[in-house]
Amino acid sequence: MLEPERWALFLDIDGTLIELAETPDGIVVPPDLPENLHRLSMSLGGALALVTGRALPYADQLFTPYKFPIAGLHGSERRDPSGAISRVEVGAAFEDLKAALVREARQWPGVLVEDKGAAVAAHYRQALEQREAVEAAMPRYLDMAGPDFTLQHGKMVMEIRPAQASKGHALQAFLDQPPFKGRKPIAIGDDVTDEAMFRTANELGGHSIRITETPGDTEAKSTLPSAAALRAAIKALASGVKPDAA
Ligand SMILES: O=P(O)(O)OC[C@H]1O[C@H](O[C@H]2O[C@H](CO)[C@@H](O)[C@H](O)[C@H]2O)[C@H](O)[C@@H](O)[C@@H]1O
Ligand SMILES: [Mg+2]
Repeated sequence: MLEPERWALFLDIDGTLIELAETPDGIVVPPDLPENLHRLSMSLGGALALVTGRALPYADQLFTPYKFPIAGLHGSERRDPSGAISRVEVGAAFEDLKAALVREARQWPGVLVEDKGAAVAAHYRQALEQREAVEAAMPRYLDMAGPDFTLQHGKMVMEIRPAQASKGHALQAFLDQPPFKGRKPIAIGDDVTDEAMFRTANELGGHSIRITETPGDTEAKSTLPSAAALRAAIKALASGVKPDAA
């Protein structure tokens, strides 16, 4: 990367670093990815963060033995470069809501409910015929959750998550602290939730890249066709070789 001391890198996980799978637990982390990310992070002086919809513990174990600065649950929780963790707390009522959603989902064969702590997702990737049922039910659960929560659309998933955070806010929070401070952001993602960090990166004079084969409705400044293409670029940058895709 040219002038690595000028840039900070913000990377989404699912669909960006790692190919999507049929189920949330079905993803496969390419064995060289953690090491390549670590090396790239070193070349950026540590200014590399993961910004994901996953919960922090789940995301962390994907990249063992390395731990990167990270924002989880679409920005609702964050571990900063010093290791300090901040997160939105949810009360007992949200636990009741999640239990009620799990019970109702028994009527939707093939739908997976993912309990992420302060967020809950209903995945219909394996039961497309249940999409309408999920889309009809989730606004009801949002009403139960109250105004501190919002609905997050994703790839064959709807989830309820804390409203006050976003991936854009997470990116800004990282940029307020060293080693991110004073650098221009590059945000890379693949989904609706990533548009918030694309906007923030663009507003700050940085760059944004959406992983998609069908460029269109995105605020990202450029695109890459696949997670594999991004990993190839990361590998080349990590080994000090200028990649074709950059
Ligand atoms: O922000 P991300 O890191 O991209 O996380 C977004 C969501 O990713 C996961 O769901 C998606 O990926 C699954 C595995 O490939 C796939 O089965 C599912 O259909 C996708 O929606 C994850 O399960 C969610 O919690 C994340 O919010
Ligand atoms: Mg993604």
